[in-house]
Amino acid sequence: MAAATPHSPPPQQLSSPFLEYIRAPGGLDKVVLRGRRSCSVEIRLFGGQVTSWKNDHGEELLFVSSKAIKPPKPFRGGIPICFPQFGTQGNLEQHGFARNRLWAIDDNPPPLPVNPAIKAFVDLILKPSEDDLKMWPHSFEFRLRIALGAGGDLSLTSRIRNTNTDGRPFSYTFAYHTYFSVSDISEVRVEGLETMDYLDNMKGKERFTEQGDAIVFESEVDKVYLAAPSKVAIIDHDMRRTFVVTKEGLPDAVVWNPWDKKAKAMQDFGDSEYKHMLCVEPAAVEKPITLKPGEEWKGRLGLSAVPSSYCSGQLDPLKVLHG
Ligand SMILES: O=P(O)(O)OC[C@H]1O[C@@H](O)[C@H](O)[C@@H](O)[C@@H]1O
Repeated sequence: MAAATPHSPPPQQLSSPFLEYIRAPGGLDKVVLRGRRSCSVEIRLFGGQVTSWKNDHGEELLFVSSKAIKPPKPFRGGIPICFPQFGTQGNLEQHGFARNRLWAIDDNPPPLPVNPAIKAFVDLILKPSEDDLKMWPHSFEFRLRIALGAGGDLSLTSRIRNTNTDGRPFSYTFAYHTYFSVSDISEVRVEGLETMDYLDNMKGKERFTEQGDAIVFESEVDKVYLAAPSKVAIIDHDMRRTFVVTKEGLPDAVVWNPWDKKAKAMQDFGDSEYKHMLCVEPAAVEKPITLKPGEEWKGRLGLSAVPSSYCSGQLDPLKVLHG
């Protein structure tokens, strides 16, 4: 596929103190959202992909591989959008084509009921090309709003509408493939998925039930937790930081760390980078989403990073998870 072409000049909505449009060659145009102090989010038009989320100290909260490569290959890190297919569940390329396409700024999105206090946001849109329609013969409009909240929280809201004129419904699977930056994977715990059923991608997608306490990491993990709770906590002990992941419209949650062997086999991933990342991906995998013509689905990802020196009991993940 030809490398993405430079984007057309940004529409009016981009001239705001909270938002900067940065042009770059090779389809690497990006939008930067700026919040309080050093909070920021960077979004690449290629892939509609968040590639950076910084807190008010300017610390990077998402993992991006030092070996991430340029379009038209997917960018290893940030929050790739997996659509219309998660993984290899279908006849499209792994994780579908949305992450490998040039998205556009949507300068006239349908109204979205959001917190009016949020000023730093951008609306993107993806529609299928002629080539896409040959691979996946369905017309759709995929609108994505990325917003940086006043407290530095990050939210992604996807709205996917079936615009088929031939009366045909379509079904898809989906994930926000979120790469969290962690200090040391062996010091990380995930709360909220204990006792849940999961499909183990390392055991032929066989179904198992998770043990009764927090998930810890000592080897490669590639699991799709089914009907997972709407809130999951990722506790980074060394960093004294807890990521709180909330999801709406997305029943499942994928947890992935490639560990050493697979890390070495990935060209766009450093051999030891598995120690400093964890993917927790709100998703719809087990049960594909089906839309009739005219129907729209909404799926939301909410991310916040809270200080948590857990040992001092300052933040009890269960309180975070269950309010
Ligand atoms: O290398 P990709 O296509 O970005 O996929 C990375 C991983 O993505 C995860 O979501 C899948 O569960 C893994 O099976 C896969 O290896």
